[in-house]
Amino acid sequence: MIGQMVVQVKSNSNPCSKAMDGANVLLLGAENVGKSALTVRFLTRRFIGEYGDIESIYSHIDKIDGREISFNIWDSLYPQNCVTPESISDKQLQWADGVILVYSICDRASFDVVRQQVQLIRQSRKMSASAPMIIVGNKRDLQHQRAVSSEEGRLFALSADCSFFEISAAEAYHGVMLVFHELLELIQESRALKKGVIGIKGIVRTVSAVFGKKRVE
Ligand SMILES: Nc1nc2c(ncn2[C@@H]2O[C@H](COP(=O)(O)OP(=O)(O)OP(=O)(O)O)[C@@H](O)[C@H]2O)c(=O)[nH]1
Repeated sequence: MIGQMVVQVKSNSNPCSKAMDGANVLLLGAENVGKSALTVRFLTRRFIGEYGDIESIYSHIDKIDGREISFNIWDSLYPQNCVTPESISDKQLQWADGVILVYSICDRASFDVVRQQVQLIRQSRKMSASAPMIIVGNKRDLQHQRAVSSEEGRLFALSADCSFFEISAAEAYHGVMLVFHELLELIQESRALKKGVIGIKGIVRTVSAVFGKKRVE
């Protein structure tokens, strides 16, 4: 269970505090889908192959459009072979400003886990029902082992009001970067909406969502 796992806090980040100008990002998904690979790719731009089994929270300052943004990234461990309400802790949901749910395109069971986790989060009162979520199909380089089509992933994301990406953490940094930057943008829009301020991009997104044409990558 998550409560019994070691949580490493790096760079003096406090897992219970919200970032001032940035975002707390929670990575979820089944085991072996590449959550750590995505995190390490974003932090270091590298793919190192093997990552171990330690649950960690990383702090990372990124420069986006000349502004410094602080990311706190919780790389979770998937605790069980089946999803139960306990598999995502209240603490994780209260902490997170946005969630990245990762499955492997070669592993149908991992796609099912993401579907169940999206449902659990949407039903949870610990996180806002409109909290930004991105669904990521990882291991796109393994086309010959594909078990979940892009279309299926995209359609599910659309139905769950989530953004969608298919990437390969092994092959490239760019796709991984786009995932984190998109989530940051969604988090900032969601904050602006709560304050009653919304930019042009936010208006386009809202209008698109209302007319069923929400942008899905
Ligand atoms: N081919 C390929 N392998 C990948 C990719 N991303 C991760 N892997 C491999 O998949 C395995 C699992 O990656 P991890 O990042 O440890 O997966 P995880 O989801 O953090 O796994 P847990 O720690 O068990 O929760 C490792 O052997 C990685 O090298 C990818 O995009 N393509």
